[in-house]
Amino acid sequence: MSMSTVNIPRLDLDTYKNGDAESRKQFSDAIGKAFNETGFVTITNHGLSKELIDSLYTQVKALFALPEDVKLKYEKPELAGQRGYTSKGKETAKGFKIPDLKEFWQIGQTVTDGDPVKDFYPDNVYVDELPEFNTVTREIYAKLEAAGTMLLEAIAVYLGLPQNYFDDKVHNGNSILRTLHYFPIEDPDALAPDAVRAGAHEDINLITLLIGASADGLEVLTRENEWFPIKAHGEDVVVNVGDMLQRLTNNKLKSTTHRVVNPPREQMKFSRFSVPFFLHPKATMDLTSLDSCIDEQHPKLYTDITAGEYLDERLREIGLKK
Ligand SMILES: O=C(O)CCC(=O)C(=O)O
Ligand SMILES: [Fe+2]
Repeated sequence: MSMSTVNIPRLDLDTYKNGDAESRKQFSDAIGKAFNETGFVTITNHGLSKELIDSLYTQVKALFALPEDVKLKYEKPELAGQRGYTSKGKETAKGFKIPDLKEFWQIGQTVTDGDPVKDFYPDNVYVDELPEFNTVTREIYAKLEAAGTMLLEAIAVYLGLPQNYFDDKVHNGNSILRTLHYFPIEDPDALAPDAVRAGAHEDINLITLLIGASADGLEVLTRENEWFPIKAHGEDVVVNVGDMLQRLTNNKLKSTTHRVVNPPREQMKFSRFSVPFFLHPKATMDLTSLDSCIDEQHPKLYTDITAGEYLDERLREIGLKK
């Protein structure tokens, strides 16, 4: 076996939030270096208490335990799965033929009436049967949005940009909170040989903050082309770079390929839950690569595109948008 090591630092967000200039600088350097090398960090003191995360999971489990016909009333193909329920077999990782072994529910941005972006965001879908699901996911959304915005400030500093570079671009952005259920496999023999919980993919957005990576299964592809398991401590949140940030930085920050593998056969009958928050900017953000990330050694790799155009292209590729 080769020595494929992946350095995934554990960073304390409180040292950035409440630290002095020196600690903030160290935090920026550490997250920037990790995003340049492997695209992943784990974060403690992210602002979500254990009680909040526990009540999130209680609600997520209750949601997916609802009868199939109840869940299906909340499926909105016309919204490309961007709000409400997406049933089994709908999302296929780019380049794969067999859909992922999962079902999910997505919650989007809420802005006040009269806000200029209000018309661009479909209303959220509320679960009539579980009022608390709606309130807890809304709270989680707001807290992860705040943590993510702070992380982007630290990244802006690493990139030599003004600390507030991303602030107006992500304010009222098109972020998505996805609650995921990798359902039990009752008959592993009936499974297509290449059917997996989540096929190898890169995330579309700027950064992803993931709750629930304390359960086995998440793996990242190393530079040596080997799969390496990621396991977060307890309530830590895993944060990774998505394709929009990779594009903006002309590959200086890496949107690393990852996947969720199936458990060993004897554990196939158990569910796995996770909750990623895909932090998106507003559709108008220009993803043209930064001049500071282009030079002779790093020629410009991408065409210029806005976040909105890019998202549409990607949703078509994964089968959610027709
Ligand atoms: O469930 C996980 O641990 C990861 C999910 C994921 O990568 C995704 O939904 O993009
Ligand atoms: Fe992902």
